Amino acid sequence: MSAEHTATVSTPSDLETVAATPGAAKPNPILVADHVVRRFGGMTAVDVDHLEVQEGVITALIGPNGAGKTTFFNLLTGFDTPNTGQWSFQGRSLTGKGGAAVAKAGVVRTFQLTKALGRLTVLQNMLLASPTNPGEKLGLSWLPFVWKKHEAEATEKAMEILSRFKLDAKASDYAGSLSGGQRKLLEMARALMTDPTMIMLDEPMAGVNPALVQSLLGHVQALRDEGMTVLFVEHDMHAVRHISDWVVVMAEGHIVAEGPPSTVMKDQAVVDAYLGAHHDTDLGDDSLLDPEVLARLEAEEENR
Ligand SMILES: Nc1ncnc2c1ncn2[C@@H]1O[C@H](COP(=O)(O)OP(=O)(O)OP(=O)(O)O)[C@@H](O)[C@H]1O
Repeated sequence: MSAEHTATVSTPSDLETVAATPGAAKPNPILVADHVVRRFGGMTAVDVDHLEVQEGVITALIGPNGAGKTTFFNLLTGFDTPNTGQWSFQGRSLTGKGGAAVAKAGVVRTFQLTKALGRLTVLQNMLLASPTNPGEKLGLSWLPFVWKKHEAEATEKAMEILSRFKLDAKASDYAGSLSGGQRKLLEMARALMTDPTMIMLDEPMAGVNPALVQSLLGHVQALRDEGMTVLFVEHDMHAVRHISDWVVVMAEGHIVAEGPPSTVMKDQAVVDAYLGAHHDTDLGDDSLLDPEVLARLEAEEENR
C-alpha cells in the first residue's frame, strides 16, 4: 500500500454522502476508469464513461448476462485491451499494463480453477500464485540456498492462508477433488498470495453449496474489514444485497445505475431489467455468520 493510502482509512460509512447516480464521484476513489470502450466486431461489449471505485469497501458489479461485466474485469486487470479508455489505481495509470504489472500494482483477480490446476495439489496451486522469487531479479535464483529460502517462505505463507480458509488439511489433496465451495475458497486464497490492495472476484458464489455461501460471504467481509478493497461480479442477488457497500449496475456495456444496495435494488428500471420477483428477500441472517455455526457448516462441507 502506498504512503498516501496508509494515511486514509475508508469505511463503508464514507459512502453515505455519495450521490446514487452512474459515474458518481467518491470521497476516496482507489480505481478510476474513463471512456473505456471494447468492441467485438460491430458489437460494443463495454462502454463505460466514468467509474470510481471507493477504497476499502465492497463494491458489487451486477447486470444481466452479456452486460459486459467480465469483459470490463478483463480490461481493468490487463487480460484484454480496450479500443479506447484510461484507468488508474491509487492515482497511477494502469492503462495498457498487462496482468503481471496490474498484479504488481496491487490489484489481483480470481480465476476459475481450470482442469489443469485441478491436477495439482492445493499447496502447489498456492505456490504457483506466489510472487516471483526475488532472487530471479538478481539472477541468483539458481543458487540452492536462494530458492530453498524463497520456497520455504512461500510455503509457510501458503499454509497460513490455507488455514485461514480451513483448507490446510487439504494441502496435499488434488485441487480437482475439492467441492465447489472449497474451490472458490482456494481461488480466493491463491489471490491473497500476492498481498493485494484490491481483490477482484468473478462470481465467487457460483456453484457453491448454499451452506457455504454464508462462510464465503464472511471471508469477503473479513477482507474488507482488514482494509482491502473488494470488487466482485455476482449473479446471486442475495449475496450482493447482504455484503455489498455499493452496487454498480451494467447493462449493454454501460453503467446504468449505482448506489447503496438498498437504493439500487429498489430502482424500478433495475428490478424490471434484472432482479426478478425475489429482489426484496435478504439472505442476511447474521446469526449464520456466528463462528461456531460457520465451523459446523464448513465441517459438513468438508465431509461431503
Ligand atoms: N472474445 C469475445 N469475442 C466476441 N464477443 C465477446 C467476447 N467476449 C465477450 N463477448 C461478448 O461481449 C458481450 C459481453 O460479454 P461479457 O461476458 O463481458 O458479459 P457478462 O456481463 O460478463 O455476462 P455474464 O453475466 O453472462 O458472464 C457479450 O455479448 C459477449 O458475447
